[in-house]
Amino acid sequence: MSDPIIRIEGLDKIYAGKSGSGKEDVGSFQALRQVDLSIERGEIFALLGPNGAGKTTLISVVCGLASPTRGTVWVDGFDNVKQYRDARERIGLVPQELTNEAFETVWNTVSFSRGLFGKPPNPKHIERVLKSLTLWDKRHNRLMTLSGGMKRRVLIAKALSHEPRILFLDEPTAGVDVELRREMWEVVRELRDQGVTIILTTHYIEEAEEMADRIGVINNGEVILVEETNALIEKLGRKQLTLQLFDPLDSIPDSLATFELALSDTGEELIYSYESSSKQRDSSGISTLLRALEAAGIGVKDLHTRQSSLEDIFVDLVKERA
Ligand SMILES: Nc1ncnc2c1ncn2[C@@H]1O[C@H](COP(=O)(O)OP(=O)(O)OP(=O)(O)O)[C@@H](O)[C@H]1O
Repeated sequence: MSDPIIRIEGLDKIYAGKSGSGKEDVGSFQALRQVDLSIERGEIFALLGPNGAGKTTLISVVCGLASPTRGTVWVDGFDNVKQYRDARERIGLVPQELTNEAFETVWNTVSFSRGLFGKPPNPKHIERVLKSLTLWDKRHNRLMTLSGGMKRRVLIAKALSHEPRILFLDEPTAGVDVELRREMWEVVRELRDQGVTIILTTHYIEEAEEMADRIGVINNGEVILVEETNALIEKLGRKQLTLQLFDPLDSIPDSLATFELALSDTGEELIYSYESSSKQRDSSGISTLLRALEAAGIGVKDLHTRQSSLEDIFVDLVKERA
């Protein structure tokens, strides 16, 4: 963790308050606030945040599509404003929207993208990219004849056409079905295995949890947390023990007041929340609780535990900051 491929320091982005016509002042809007972030070589980094959090803005600034108001971004050592071309050439961007040229063939559209970066043609590279994305058999097809999944893969192929070291995927699986989502995850993992650093944005927590080595949470333009995925789940995760009772309770007896308990609406279930971090994996809390229940004459029919997911963690974090 010492040689980041992307370094972002003190980044602010304020959109000027002009209406579409540019005449009317509609008030400026700060979309990024003092963002400091480093992306390590070869990792998959997920930027997780609700709608409007600033994910696309952050990507746009790093990719040089939007200018920073303050702060600096280095891409593989190059300042992305002062050394724009060197920085940009290292980046591939898969945008959120499917904007493909319907009548163009797969081969032409991907080759053309490479040309946009001023790179000389390299049919071998294009062949490699298309094969790795299982698009080779479709290379002579017009884009309009492809399935949704294939069209998404064409976007990735275009982004990889100029041999970037870093790939940004903006909401790669927004609105796609579960099967396609899994297929996209597989493609992304393979790219990482080939040495490409991946930064993806998502508001699907499952996606971040499944894919990312590290997760950054962004809310209201602020990066509020950056953590290794496993550590995040471990550190902030809580477990819940649900106890199904023989006889429903009206309220939680005073003798159980020391435990963090909640009663279900029907009174048939007691829900006990406790820390699940490794330091506190001592489950004595549970046996003490069970003894206390017995002493209070409360019979337990069944029980099960549940690890709180990143979803709960995320909701809590965003709530805390609201
Ligand atoms: N060109 C613009 N001019 C003014 N405000 C903008 C502009 N682009 C984005 N914003 C505002 O900046 C904030 C962040 O938008 P952004 O698109 O970065 O969010 P996001 O996290 O990518 O959201 P989503 O998950 O919905 O794509 C939003 O409040 C948005 O309205």
